[in-house]
Amino acid sequence: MTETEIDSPALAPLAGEPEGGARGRPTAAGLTITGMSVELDGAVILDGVDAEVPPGAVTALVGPNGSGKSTLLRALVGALPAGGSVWLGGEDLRRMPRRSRARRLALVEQDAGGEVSRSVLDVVLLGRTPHRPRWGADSASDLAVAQAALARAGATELSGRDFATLSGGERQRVHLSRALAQQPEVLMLDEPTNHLDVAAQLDVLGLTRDLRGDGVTVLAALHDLNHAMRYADHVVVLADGRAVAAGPPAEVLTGELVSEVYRVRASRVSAGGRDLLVMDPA
Ligand SMILES: Nc1ncnc2c1ncn2[C@@H]1O[C@H](COP(=O)(O)OP(=O)(O)OP(=O)(O)O)[C@@H](O)[C@H]1O
Repeated sequence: MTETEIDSPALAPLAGEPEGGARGRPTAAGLTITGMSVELDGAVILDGVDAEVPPGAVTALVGPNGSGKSTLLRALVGALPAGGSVWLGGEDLRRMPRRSRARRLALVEQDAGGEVSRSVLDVVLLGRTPHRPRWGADSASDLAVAQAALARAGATELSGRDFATLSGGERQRVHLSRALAQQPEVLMLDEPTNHLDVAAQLDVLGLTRDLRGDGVTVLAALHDLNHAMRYADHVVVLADGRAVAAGPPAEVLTGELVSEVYRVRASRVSAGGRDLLVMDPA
């Protein structure tokens, strides 16, 4: 994963952030997306997406391959030109200067590259870029935030390593650390469990839920619908570049909807005290 961008006037400090960095209990901000459209090389990729991303909650963005999940996330951070409007709390995101936007929204992209030889700590410190003066060096506070972010993502032991030598799962944690060091109000994750073993997947998904207590709004593109059922408070279903359903996962991710959207045979079963989706080829 890579990250991109959030000015967090009331963002809680990460665990371990120095006293001076504390900014009090945060008020979370949500996103209201209206009529978002993206055209790439003459092809309509997003076709008027309307979606709410509730504040201080985990929202799962689900949908088949090619439905537009990554495109939506990239458009939200301003990495792609898009039509429509996006409001972050009471502010028009599209009118926000890029640097301000980068202090408020962070994106960890799917399978981001990273062959460049650079220490892990330096990669994580990149997350501080929108917070420091344009030509300023990293301060002691930046360093403390980066180290706290590494700890939170379970990547402290990687801090002295060369990023280029890390495994896919290790890189994933470093990219997550970089996004956390950005101290965003909205953290967007594109397939955050890619490359991670089962325990690490549960760690990262658990972390997304913990972040709610810090006033962070999470929007995560997920392929595993059972992860969405278990970890998300809200789900937005994309199909063919449109949002076709949204709401609490247990209500939205019915066997019927999943069968139709993914073209599989899906049903819900109860196991171990929870509802699970079971899928077979159509
Ligand atoms: N530059 C481009 N020109 C034309 N089509 C593009 C371009 N970039 C992406 N697309 C298409 O846009 C569609 C949506 O892609 P996107 O990566 O947003 O889907 P996704 O839902 O994230 O898919 P996946 O689950 O496979 O990651 C795909 O059909 C893709 O091929």
